Amino acid sequence: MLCHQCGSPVEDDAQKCPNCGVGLRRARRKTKTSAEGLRRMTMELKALDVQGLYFPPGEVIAERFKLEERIGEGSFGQVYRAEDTLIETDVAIKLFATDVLRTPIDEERFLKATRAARALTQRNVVRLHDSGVHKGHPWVSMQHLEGLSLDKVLKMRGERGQRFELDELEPIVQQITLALQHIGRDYPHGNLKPQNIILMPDLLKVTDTYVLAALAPEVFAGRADESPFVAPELRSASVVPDARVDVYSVGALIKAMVFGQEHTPGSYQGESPLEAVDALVRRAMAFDRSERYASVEALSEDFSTIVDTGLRLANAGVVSEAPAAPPAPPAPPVAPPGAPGADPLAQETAMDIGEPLEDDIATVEVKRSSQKPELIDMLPTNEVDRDAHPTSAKAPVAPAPPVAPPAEPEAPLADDAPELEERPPVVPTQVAAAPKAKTTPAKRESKSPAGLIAAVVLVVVLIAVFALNRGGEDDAAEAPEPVAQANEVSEEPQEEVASSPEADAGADVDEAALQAEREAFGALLAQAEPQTEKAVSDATQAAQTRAEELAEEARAAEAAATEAAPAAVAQADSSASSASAGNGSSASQPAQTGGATRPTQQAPRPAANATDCPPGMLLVRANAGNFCVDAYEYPGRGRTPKNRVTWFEARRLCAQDNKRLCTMSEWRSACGGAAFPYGNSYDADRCNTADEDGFERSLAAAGSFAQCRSRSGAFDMTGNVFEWVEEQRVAGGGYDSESDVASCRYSSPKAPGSGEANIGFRCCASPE
Ligand SMILES: Nc1ncnc2c1ncn2[C@@H]1O[C@H](COP(=O)(O)OP(=O)(O)OP(=O)(O)O)[C@@H](O)[C@H]1O
Repeated sequence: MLCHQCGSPVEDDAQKCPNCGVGLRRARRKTKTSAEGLRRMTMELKALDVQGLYFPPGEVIAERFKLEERIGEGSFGQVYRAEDTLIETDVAIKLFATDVLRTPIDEERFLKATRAARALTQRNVVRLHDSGVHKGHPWVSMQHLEGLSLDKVLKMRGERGQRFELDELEPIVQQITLALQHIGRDYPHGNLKPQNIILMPDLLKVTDTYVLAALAPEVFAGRADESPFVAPELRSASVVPDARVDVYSVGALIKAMVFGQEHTPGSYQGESPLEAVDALVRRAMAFDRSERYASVEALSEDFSTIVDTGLRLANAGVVSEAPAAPPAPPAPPVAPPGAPGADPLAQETAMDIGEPLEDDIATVEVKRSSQKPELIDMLPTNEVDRDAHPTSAKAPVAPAPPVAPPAEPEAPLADDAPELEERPPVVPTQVAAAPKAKTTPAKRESKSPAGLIAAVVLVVVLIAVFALNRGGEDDAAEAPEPVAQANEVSEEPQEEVASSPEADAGADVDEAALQAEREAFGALLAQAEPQTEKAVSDATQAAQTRAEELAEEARAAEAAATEAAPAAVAQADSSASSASAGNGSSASQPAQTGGATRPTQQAPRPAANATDCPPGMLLVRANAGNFCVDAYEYPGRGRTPKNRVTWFEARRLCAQDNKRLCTMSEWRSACGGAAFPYGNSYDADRCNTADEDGFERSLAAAGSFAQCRSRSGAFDMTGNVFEWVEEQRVAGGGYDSESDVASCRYSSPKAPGSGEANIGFRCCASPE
């Protein structure tokens, strides 16, 4: 043998190298010992692992699924990774304990429920493939997810003393809601807990959707562990479960993510939004289910309102035992699952969703200056997700053609109108700095003492302004008759929509920070679990794509800035003076500083409180200033929206009517504070979007989908045509979009010269 130190030949039994003197025997013995120890430990671990297995690796189920290693184990059974030998792909197999099937009736129930669950195809629900019984063990096969369970993420964060931020929680709650909505058509989930929520960089999936339905109530009740996430009534076989079991679980999940597992709901004292979340959790987790939210949608909507506005809701979390609070009205009766009237939307009352306290409205200004959604990009609305699922989002993302000559307007209005001299293009407020810009400084500012004092002053001033403006008006939560004249609508009370100058001007700067968040989340996953490598690389890929988009956008903005510079400089004074006069419309106008452009976010303007809108426009009150928005897509009610319109042409046509394109922030405000104009629950039939089966509809006359109306009164904010906004983005989705795009939260950068069949616009204006 050779000396490991100097390579000299040595005798096998030599204790030292004759050349360099290194101790050979000791070194050899040590290596041997550690290798043996490792081998022994591995054997022991394997034996241990195999010990508790229902079946050893290699067992074939249904002549098709070859079991590999166990992924995990819960109160009902074990989950294995397996190979589907038929199609040579990985699947997950959940094998239940034998005693969950006591009689043939139990078996029939299991097979029937799992067969029904195979029809669940919503993207936030783990897809079930097959089911059966193998040697007494009921089983299901399902897609194998390369993700990380929420349980693991919670543990990982818990070890570091970290909690979820509200912003990153929102997409999680929303996607859980979407999943529950889908499965809840037949039965509630009932077993929703962190182990059954699998996170991937751009998507979340819920597992075990069928278990409650598949097992006899006594079996479920007997095995429903003491999990703090399972509603207490499910431990009794005599209680018929309804949607409120999931309300409880979602409340418990929010509690765990925001406050930690040990937190007692209702005991938090601190920042207003967290206090509101605590109250919401308390209501959701009320022992008596009649005191809970009636539906997960209602809870989710309340939660989004808190996150979006930073408000303490008037009645979130009001439960009857709270001595100081007025008694909570009984939750509306919940129809049994599957029964007519079980539609969760139907249960969404104003009381359920809670209404913002008027005197909290002004806090929006401060709250919204902080960075907006982070894991929001796990939502179906996000761009990463679109990249990952190109077929599901029919966004107008065709490569930008060269600037085409404007198409002939279809509307006589536009045809007849005299050509106006084109204004120098307003440079998008955000994009020049987007790739580097981070809004975190704004976040820090909002937490500084000076910021807080300023916020308090602002709150007081804005409360006063708001109270004056609102007078004795009623809340507009109930949608008025859709046929109401638009200019009459402008007299109606309008929803106060969260907004801030920072958010207005920096809406898309946020995109850059979102980007970083995506990557951060990807990195988080990578640290936690090697098996998520693929998922992380997908996320990184998507992030790179998005970064390229942003860079492209920045280049376009720079070019526009160069072009616009001379004229813009000439206009600088008037822009500045109109900004200081509190003109709400100037929120998006860039301030000129020696030829460089930047948003005016440094100088918050007093809220404009003018209220007179031109005919056909609706008044929207926002903290950044009131503004008017067209009630219908251009050219107006009952007309086919002008489509195939470029951004340049859309601006010109608005200018012809003494209007302007809406800013991104205004557009979002007009769309309302929820995910969709009508709330947080998607309804494929409410707006002119792709239908329930994903098939595209066609362009429809503006306003013909009478229920597609936002709280501000605007029709077709989602669906029909994507709408141009000032920032050279398109928003809201078209007749071919699904829930991920036909949303108030969706927007996409778009080359200003491109006009497509599903792109149109509406105008905004400043009230007099
Ligand atoms: N389709 C899947 N792909 C990947 N991992 C999965 C899949 N289904 C479940 N798992 C993981 O397997 C583990 C065990 O799941 P299981 O459903 O048995 O646990 P549980 O939900 O804690 O218990 P139970 O549902 O029996 O009460 C969990 O960590 C879960 O995240």
